[in-house]
Amino acid sequence: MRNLAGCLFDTNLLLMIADSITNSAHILQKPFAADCIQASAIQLDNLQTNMIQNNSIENNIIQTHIEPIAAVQPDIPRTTNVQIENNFELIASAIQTSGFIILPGAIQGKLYRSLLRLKQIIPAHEFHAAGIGQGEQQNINQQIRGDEIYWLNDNHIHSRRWFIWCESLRVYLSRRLLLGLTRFESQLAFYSAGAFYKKHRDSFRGNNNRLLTVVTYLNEDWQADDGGELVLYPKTQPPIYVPPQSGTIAIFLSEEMLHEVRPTYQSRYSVTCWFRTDSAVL
Ligand SMILES: O=C(O)CCC(=O)C(=O)O
Ligand SMILES: [Fe+2]
Repeated sequence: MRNLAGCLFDTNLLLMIADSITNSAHILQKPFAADCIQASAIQLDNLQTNMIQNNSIENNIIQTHIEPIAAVQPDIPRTTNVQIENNFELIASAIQTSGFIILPGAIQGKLYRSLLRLKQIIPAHEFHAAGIGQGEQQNINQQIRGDEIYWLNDNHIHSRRWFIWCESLRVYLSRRLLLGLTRFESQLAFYSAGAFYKKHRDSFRGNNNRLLTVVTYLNEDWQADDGGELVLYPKTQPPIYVPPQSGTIAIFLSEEMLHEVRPTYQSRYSVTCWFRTDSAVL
């Protein structure tokens, strides 16, 4: 039985956000600044080569992504609240219009380094085989998913940065799209070579409490032949292949979006955050 309570967001973090613009300003430090245009363009190229032919979808993703990059002035020393809100607005409008968005290179700076540290400091024995289903019905089936997971909480400096970012996004999206997002839970997942996660949805049948999935990746120098792509299957569009390259974020509606993780040929780390609409499990 996983400990959801350990993943709950507490009011202290809300206060931290409110109290400290300095703290929140680094959350999305220069996420779309000029120095990441190049990297993003390369990642988008990779994305394109891996995608099934459909120019309109590819253009859609690229357009949605490139616009705000070009709009940011390179000499702005650090991310302002306005910039953070612009990026959150980009996510909100994409979720509203298409139910998903892929943002290569979106997680950078201190936030990204904190997530990398987390991956390094959590000992292997603290990860456990991921289950399928929920609560009592949860069981482990390696034919469906082979990853190992570690539930995150906010009691470490490195996870706290991520939790602040997730909480800021939760508050923004919930208000902007009237989603009633009450809380989130987050896990670090490790896929060893050969592991995969077959097609699934993140919201369990008869229980639509997980509304939005946010996944980011911690895999530097991911190569096209390393496998491990996240594949999204939008209902009305061809599949979208997302290489699990460092800093990429994929956001989609948990109940709607069928998706899978293709077999990986390298160690693969992802951090997932689910925004929920139910109240806390105590
Ligand atoms: O790691 C990923 O790309 C997605 C993982 C996933 O779908 C899940 O944990 O539900
Ligand atoms: Fe999933």
